[in-house]
Amino acid sequence: MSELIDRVPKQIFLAGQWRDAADGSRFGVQDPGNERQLCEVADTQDADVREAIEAAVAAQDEWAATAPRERGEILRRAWQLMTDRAEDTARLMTLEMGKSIEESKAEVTYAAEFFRWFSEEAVRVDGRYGRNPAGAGRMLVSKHPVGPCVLITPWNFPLAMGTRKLGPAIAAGCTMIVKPAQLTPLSMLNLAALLKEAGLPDGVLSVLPTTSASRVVSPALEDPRIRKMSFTGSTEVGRKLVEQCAPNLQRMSMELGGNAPFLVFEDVSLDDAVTGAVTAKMRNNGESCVAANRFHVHSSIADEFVRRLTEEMSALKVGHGTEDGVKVGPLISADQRDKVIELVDDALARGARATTGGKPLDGNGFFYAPTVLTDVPPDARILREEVFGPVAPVTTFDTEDEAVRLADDTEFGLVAYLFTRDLDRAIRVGERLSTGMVGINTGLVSNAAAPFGGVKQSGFGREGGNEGIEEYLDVKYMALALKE
Ligand SMILES: O=CCCC(=O)O
Repeated sequence: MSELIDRVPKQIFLAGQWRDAADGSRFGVQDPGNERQLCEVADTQDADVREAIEAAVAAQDEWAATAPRERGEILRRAWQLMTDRAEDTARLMTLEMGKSIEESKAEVTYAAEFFRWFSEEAVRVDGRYGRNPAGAGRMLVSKHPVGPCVLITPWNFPLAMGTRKLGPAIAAGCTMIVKPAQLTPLSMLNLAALLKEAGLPDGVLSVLPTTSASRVVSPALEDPRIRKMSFTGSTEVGRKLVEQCAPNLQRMSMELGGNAPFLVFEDVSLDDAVTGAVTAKMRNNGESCVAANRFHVHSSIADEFVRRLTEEMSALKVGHGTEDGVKVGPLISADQRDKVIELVDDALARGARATTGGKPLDGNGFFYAPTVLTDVPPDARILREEVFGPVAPVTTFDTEDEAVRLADDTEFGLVAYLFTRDLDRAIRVGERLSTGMVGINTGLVSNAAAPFGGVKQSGFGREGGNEGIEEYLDVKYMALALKE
């Protein structure tokens, strides 16, 4: 294991070169499974940020002028390298983030897929040519890289949330400054090394690990030459970043918090619904913005659904992510576990009942038992706040209208899941729900080929799919007079 950590460069990746922080300062990275320090990483300082901004600006025009095929080939090689090294990359991720090896491997595949997808999109940026309505001239519409970008990535998917931003930025021809999460910088530093190996030219990318997000992000957003910011994280932080982008009107993509409802109608196959529920809840330890946050089940099948879900959840092996057979690793930090404890205790105090779990696990590491809560009252905080942990609160409904009302009774609008065998109802309800994404008879919507993103307080912009690259492109229209 320590060999894996030793291989990761623990410096700043500044415009293609590895460097210590300007003043030599470093910060510790912890293993959440045993609260031990794994290593130290360079802590970016003001002077480093200034250099990264200048480098991103200086490299922009030349990078934008490279052939799309060339950028696509870099992404394709990066996909291949990630795929070849999936095992080690997954182990590294488990060490710094905690999730099981199985989950980390799934993330590596998912992350690599964004590179493959955007390697194919790089050569498909289109435009149009047409007569103007008066017939007297022509209209030429083309797309161009938006310019240097600041990309801010979270700790929960330290690789995939990076490739989902870097992939389209590279495909479009934008230079990038990446600020990885303080808790999980290693996966991103590893990715920077891999991209260099895949042929990404020096100057195009800087990765700035830091203990102070504002030290990196604020000067970049205050600089009008930086033209785009993409953020995955909490709604609270997202709002502040929107304010920071206002003076220079940088383009923004905001992938923010969720509070996903999971609707189970009375006609389902309970086997399928419970399998989907476990996936939607427990992927990534429940530490995901698309994790099902609350289960609304038709009252005629609720008892049986709870019984089966309890059986499945209590059978999940909890432990250090690197151990064999472990399905649920530690949560990322003491703070994150405290939040889970607080929300579950609040629900229990208001009358909910835990049919399994309901408490943290003793010993080292930030472990919390997979939990099912039933009889959850409408005023329980857990129905309104994103729990980001392995807890499934269940409530009931009697009619389709009530199900939709409950599902939409939230400020968030990222994803909803619904299970029914009635196709008409699936489409009808799916279209009514106020979310950017809907999973129909599946607990997993994430896919590099699909537009991922939310509405309401879950943000705006789409990542992945054909839509993903558009976030990194500006549209130019040229009016052409024509003497006919
Ligand atoms: O946590 C946010 C993203 C999760 C995903 O892409 O599946």
